[in-house]
Amino acid sequence: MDKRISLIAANWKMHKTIGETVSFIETLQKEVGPCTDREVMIAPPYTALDAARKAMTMEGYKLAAQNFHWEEKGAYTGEISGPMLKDLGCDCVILGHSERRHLFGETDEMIQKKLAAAFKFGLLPILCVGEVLEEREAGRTLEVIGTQLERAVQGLSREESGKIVIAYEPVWAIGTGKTATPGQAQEVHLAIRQHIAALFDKEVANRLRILYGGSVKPDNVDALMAQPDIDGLLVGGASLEVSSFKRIVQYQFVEK
Ligand SMILES: O=C[C@H](O)COP(=O)(O)O
Repeated sequence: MDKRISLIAANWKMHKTIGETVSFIETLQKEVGPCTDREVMIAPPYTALDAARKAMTMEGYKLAAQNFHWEEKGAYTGEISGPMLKDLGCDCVILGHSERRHLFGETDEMIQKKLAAAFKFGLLPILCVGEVLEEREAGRTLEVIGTQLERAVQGLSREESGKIVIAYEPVWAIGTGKTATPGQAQEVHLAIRQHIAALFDKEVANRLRILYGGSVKPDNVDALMAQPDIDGLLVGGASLEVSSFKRIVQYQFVEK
């Protein structure tokens, strides 16, 4: 199996001013130091991207936006484009987060356009997928995620598909304190890898990094990261305090 470098990502959602962002990043880097065996990604709000870029001075830290529009420019009031994010020094962009899907009506079709645009404009996409509680209870988890994946990757080349980062975020576990058990998360991560192998091939699937997100905390990080198909984490609430995010970044490494 290819070696996949882990990615620990912070999605700050609509939290933190410029000053709070700079102070957080400076403190985190001071306490954690450069990262060579894992990557740390921070997605502040748009308003703090520039300051965050300037504050990131150490190896292994990456900057992400939480969303963008697929067009390069045009009459799209309130939207931000890929070239604008590149201009600010962004490395990555989060796409199809469940809050974007459920609160702002993003469809699979919009997410597919965003995924293609991320490659066009040189941003690493982090594609979020996940089922709601009723879907899990109806035994439809793998079907729902399979459909989200198939629709999102439509039109991508084999090479592009191997570069995507996928974040599995069960909607019922986001911000609720209910985490998927390591076993539940592993089952879905393995299914995602198998699904990508069927859509493309095994080599692409083995290269793919799959993150888990949903109430990740210092006390469940090690068990989640010990699972063979969990390659990283997308952290919301617990990424807002340096002390908890630092512990998550410094998860206990297990050879897989
Ligand atoms: O993007 C992050 C996820 O929505 C998880 O959020 P949470 O860690 O607050 O549950």
